[in-house]
Amino acid sequence: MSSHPSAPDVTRPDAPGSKPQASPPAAPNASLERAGGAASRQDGALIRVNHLTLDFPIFHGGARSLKKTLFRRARAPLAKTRAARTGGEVEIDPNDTGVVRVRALVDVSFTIRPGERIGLIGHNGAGKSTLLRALGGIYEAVPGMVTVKGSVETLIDTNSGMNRELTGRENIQLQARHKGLRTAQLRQLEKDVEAFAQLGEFLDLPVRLYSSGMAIRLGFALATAIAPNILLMDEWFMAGDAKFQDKAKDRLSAVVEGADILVITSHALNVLETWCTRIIWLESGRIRMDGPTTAVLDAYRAEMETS
Ligand SMILES: Nc1ncnc2c1ncn2[C@@H]1O[C@H](COP(=O)(O)OP(=O)(O)OP(=O)(O)O)[C@@H](O)[C@H]1O
Repeated sequence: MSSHPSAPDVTRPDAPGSKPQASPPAAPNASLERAGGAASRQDGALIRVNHLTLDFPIFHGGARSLKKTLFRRARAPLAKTRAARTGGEVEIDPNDTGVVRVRALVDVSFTIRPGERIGLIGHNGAGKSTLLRALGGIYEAVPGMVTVKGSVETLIDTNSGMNRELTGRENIQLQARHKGLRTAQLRQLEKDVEAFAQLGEFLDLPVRLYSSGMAIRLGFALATAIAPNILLMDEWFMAGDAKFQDKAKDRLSAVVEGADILVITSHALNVLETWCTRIIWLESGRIRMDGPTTAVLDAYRAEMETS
């Protein structure tokens, strides 16, 4: 599971007010493009990431002791072994000495074309979820850094796009309207989600009353009801009870096969082996390796064994 499967937006409970800041690209490029629903297979879905750097400024009470540690480290840098890596680089923002920042992504560039199934791997805090969120538009990048063409569906947070004060059914209707569905399509969507999520009378109760597993059922059923061009997925879908997982896997396989592009983050290497054609290995926010599934997973496993 991701370390923050239920975080609904850019802020974390442990870092109030913390919003990511994308740094300007090293080389300027095309402007930010998010053409939801526009691309057909003929047009070709596309993801292009161009020198993406993403920082989280940290403001919290413990920052003083943290700064002391950072100054000490700057004077006598410790050789940090790769095996010991957790999280992005923590440093004092050179442009604002009052602020400590976590560099979640550093100068990340790649292009994903139709037919590619990408797996994101790396240690805890390597930047996988942050990258997924940047691709999904949850974190806004500086124009030119992230170009996404095609309709995008994100299986990232169970609560994303969900109004917890509304009932499950009202949320279905809200999302249908957001997607521009006509009345007949809306009815079809409602029927499909109701049958798959099997929430019974809870579908007509506010989402805030749902357990996390129930919220996953609704979020998953909704997100997989309409096949997108591009599917961005965190490994949270592995949650839920065993019976739901089996159902979810079958439905997900169909959506994955139907999508032009898949990007999935997971620590389950066997899942990635089954679904992915290419793996991007992140390490402290940077791309360590990007290539065919077998080559990258072999290198990753070899590193895990020696570290
Ligand atoms: N909202 C936030 N505020 C502050 N720092 C954040 C926030 N979100 C992520 N980070 C930091 O960014 C870095 C990358 O985190 P991210 O969640 O992308 O890692 P990950 O590779 O998905 O990790 P995991 O495998 O543990 O889920 C970490 O150092 C994390 O502490």
